Amino acid sequence: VGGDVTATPESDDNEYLCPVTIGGQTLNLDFDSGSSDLWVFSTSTPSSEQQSHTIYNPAKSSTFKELNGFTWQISYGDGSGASGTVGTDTVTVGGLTVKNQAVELATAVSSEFVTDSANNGLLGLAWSNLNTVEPTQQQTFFANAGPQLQQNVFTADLRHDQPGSYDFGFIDTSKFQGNLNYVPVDNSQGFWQFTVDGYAVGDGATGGNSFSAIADTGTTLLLLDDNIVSDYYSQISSAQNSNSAGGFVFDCTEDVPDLTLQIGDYAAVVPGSLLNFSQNGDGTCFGGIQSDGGQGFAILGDVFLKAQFTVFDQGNVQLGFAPK
Ligand SMILES: CCNC(=O)c1c(-c2ccccc2)csc1NC(=O)CNCCc1c[nH]c2ccccc12
Repeated sequence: VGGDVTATPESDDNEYLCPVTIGGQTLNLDFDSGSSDLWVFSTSTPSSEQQSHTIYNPAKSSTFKELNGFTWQISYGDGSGASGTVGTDTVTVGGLTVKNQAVELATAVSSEFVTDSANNGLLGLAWSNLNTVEPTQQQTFFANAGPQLQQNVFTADLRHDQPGSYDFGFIDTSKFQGNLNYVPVDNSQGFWQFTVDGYAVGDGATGGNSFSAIADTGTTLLLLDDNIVSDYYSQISSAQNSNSAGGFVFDCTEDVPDLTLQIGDYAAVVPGSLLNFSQNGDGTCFGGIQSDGGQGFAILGDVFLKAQFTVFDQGNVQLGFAPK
């Protein structure tokens, strides 16, 4: 048994939304390998915050069960967050069904989510030890689906300005070139965390120290250590770190170098075209590489994942990468 679902980019590839059916109601959710809560806009969300969102109505689902007294509260590094109550329902993604899946109903959501009308919630795909439900932590959709999957994996094929896909339970070899390169994952912090062994800017030599990184479909950009960020932008003459723009910008006319991350034997190339992320409207462009804010690990978000086919292997606790 498996599932294949289309991942559609919002403007500027800011996020990727996938249709999810919960108790017979279909909402577009952001699949997020950087968190572990499945939460949705619902009839419990204040009407002032529901705005033009598609909301889930548990009263209309014959399979919804309230988890009485259970609550959740999540906050993300960009200052956004949400909180609420919990129930279970039947959740279907691309033909793959999980019964009694914890579904977290938002009773409060931050403004970033209220104004993002295309996003009706998140489906967490990190490890379940990151789930925020109290008093009893809940399993993710992928953890619950694991036992019924042919292969205990899901794959991400995100694309620039065009639909991509997530597959659950199988690896579609037509979606990548060559062989998959696997690296071990340390899931002790709940992330798909692994070691990057070095980096190269443009066609320069690979250098630098090894560093820890997470594969994070829920983060838009490629967030790296400040030293690497400075090294990268030193190669773009007009680059500057702009407070008003919220990060490094450069003239849109510039030739933007590739970034290569050495992951074991695999040289993961992120083409310069993806590193010129968006236009600021004043002739400057916003970089796809930005600071990780001293997190202690790099966050390889959608900018990185668009350039690779990625296998999230829950069974063997490893990640696989291949060029597309
Ligand atoms: C910027 C979003 N990413 C993070 O905050 C983040 C951090 C993190 C922590 C502190 C400072 C900077 C980043 C570590 S792991 C990690 N990854 C996640 O938290 C993944 N989930 C992001 C969900 C999310 C946050 N704001 C949104 C706006 C639209 C769609 C999705 C989102």
